[in-house]
Amino acid sequence: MKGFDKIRLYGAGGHSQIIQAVSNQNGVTVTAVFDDNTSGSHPAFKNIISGARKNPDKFPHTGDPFIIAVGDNSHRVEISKFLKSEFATVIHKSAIIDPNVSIGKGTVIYAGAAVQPNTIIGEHVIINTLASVDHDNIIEDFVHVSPNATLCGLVHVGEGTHIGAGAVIIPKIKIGKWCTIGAGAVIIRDVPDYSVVVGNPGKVIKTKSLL
Ligand SMILES: CC(=O)SCCNC(=O)CCNC(=O)[C@H](O)C(C)(C)COP(=O)(O)OP(=O)(O)OC[C@H]1O[C@@H](n2cnc3c(N)ncnc32)[C@H](O)[C@@H]1OP(=O)(O)O
Repeated sequence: MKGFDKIRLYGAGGHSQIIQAVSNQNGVTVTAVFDDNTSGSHPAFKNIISGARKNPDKFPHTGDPFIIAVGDNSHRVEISKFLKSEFATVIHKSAIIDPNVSIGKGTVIYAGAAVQPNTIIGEHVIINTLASVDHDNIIEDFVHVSPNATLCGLVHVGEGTHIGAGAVIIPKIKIGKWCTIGAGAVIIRDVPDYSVVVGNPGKVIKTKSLL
């Protein structure tokens, strides 16, 4: 995996603040922070380049690689379509990543997370603080695995799905694309695309309209 010593962030909210902190701890310099507007920005950021997508022709696509530093999965998709830039990966130095793990560009992995052998993680994925992703998982692009979530072995998570904080997914489960798994849910059966699932055992409470 290619290492970077400088990155740029697209997004200046709470999630971006964590990426800046992880970068600092890893000795990586954040050289610029962009956002569409500053209304939802975190006080940690002093110099935000706003209105970034209003002038696409003038946007500095070339330069230090980007992380799309936005927690909302569909928002990351939109921004990835705009940016014609190289993407970095940011992995906290305390994360335990088996060497036999594949990690896509733009993905971030936070403090204390563990990822076990033969797992494949896609692009622009968030593996949040203390998440446990065990062996032979497939995590597709734009997924967010929230803090303390546990994915047992051979789990497959479809594109854009959000696994809530502390959720547990038992082995061999397939979760569809653009699902939301509620905080603390225990998933013991496969989950169809676009489902919102809560509880133990997890039950579908609604199906989202197609994106
Ligand atoms: C660092 C970070 O912050 S990372 C971000 C981590 N974020 C999370 O983990 C949030 C995950 N989101 C949730 O758990 C949400 O509650 C959701 C998405 C599952 C549901 O949200 P909404 O669609 O707004 O549903 P709503 O709040 O209306 O609840 C619908 C019903 O499900 C129940 N419910 C909602 N969430 C849960 C949950 N996690 N577990 C059990 N029941 C739940 C509600 O009590 C309600 O039940 P009722 O109809 O009997 O009153």
